[in-house]
Amino acid sequence: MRPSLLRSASQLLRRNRRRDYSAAAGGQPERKVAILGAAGGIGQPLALLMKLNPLVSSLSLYDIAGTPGVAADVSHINSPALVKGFVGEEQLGEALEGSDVVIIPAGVPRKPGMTRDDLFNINAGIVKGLCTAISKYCPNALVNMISNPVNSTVPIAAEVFKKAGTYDEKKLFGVTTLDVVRAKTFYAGKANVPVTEVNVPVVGGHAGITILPLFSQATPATNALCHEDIKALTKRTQDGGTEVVEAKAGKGSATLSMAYAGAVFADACLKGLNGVPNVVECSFVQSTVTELPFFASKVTLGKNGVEEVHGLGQLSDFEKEGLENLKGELKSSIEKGIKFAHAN
Ligand SMILES: NC(=O)C1=CN([C@@H]2O[C@H](COP(=O)(O)OP(=O)(O)OC[C@H]3O[C@@H](n4cnc5c(N)ncnc54)[C@H](O)[C@@H]3O)[C@@H](O)[C@H]2O)C=CC1
Ligand SMILES: O=C([O-])CC(=O)C(=O)O
Repeated sequence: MRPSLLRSASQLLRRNRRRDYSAAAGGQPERKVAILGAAGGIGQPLALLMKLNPLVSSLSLYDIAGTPGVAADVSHINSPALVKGFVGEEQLGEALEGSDVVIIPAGVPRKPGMTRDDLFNINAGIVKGLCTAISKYCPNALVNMISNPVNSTVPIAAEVFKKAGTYDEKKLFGVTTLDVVRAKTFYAGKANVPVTEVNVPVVGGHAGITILPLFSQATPATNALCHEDIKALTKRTQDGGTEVVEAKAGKGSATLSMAYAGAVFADACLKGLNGVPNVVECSFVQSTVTELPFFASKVTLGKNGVEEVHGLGQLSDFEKEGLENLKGELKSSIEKGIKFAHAN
């Protein structure tokens, strides 16, 4: 081949490669996502799902052990996100630096007979340490808190960030998406409507009776369900986590459905950051919807995180009663988190 032809062929090849790359990235801004606890039951499938997300350009997988293997494995998938594994506290800073979204599924899961609050003693300290690092290395990131008890770990994170002077209430989220995922699935099954079309807001918190699904606002609406059906659906949604803990019989709690839910919520955060309009998900955030300082309700996600915290809308009498009943427990879980952060 003539040298000039060779030159133009290689130029064309380079141009095409560039075009392929920007097409693969969808012309979106570069986004770095970090997963803390990435080698765990939730962390691994969540890493897989985030690697498949075209909005992610860099995926940082951090854990106290096991991440080199997970990262090597996930990195072979031919999607655009560049994957790196980080292990041990000395690599935490590098794992976090430049992150747009940090997802935290680090900590111990429940065994049968335990409540989420029984995890507090171990997980509170883990979350506090990780949030201290976030405030240092990526203070502007959106934080998606999965570690339980969410009703306390989110207030702990807020206090850590306040102490560091980096708190922005628009950027801290308790991930309650799994409650919504369950409510949708159970409602669709009972009302016999297509599950992919179902929407159900779930408000309150993320433990037992603090989980309040609003089936009166479920769409598509149905008159096929009686009050007893709604009561049973509510209870099943509230006990969804325990249902999985018992079925796993000592081998942990929900991991696959949680990874799915975590990926849905992180994707919504990324879309909001990228300026996609009308991105709405339920989340446990700083709130004035009730007298409690944190509360889960529908939230619009935007370029700076929370754009709007939505009110509760019209509630049925059953839901109004559920709302009053949950406030005591939610209040004390929030206070427990705040107290821990101040004392430690
Ligand atoms: N928000 C929600 O809806 C849900 C929350 N969860 C919670 O998520 C958490 C994780 O659950 P699984 O993944 O099943 O547990 P797991 O035990 O399988 O994984 C947890 C991972 O965290 C890591 N880890 C521990 N300390 C760490 C630290 N200081 N820094 C980084 N990583 C650390 C462990 O090495 C482990 O790989 C639990 O607290 C569980 O209760 C679980 C399901 C749903
Ligand atoms: O139930 C648990 O311990 C884990 C969890 O939060 C859930 O599955 O909703």
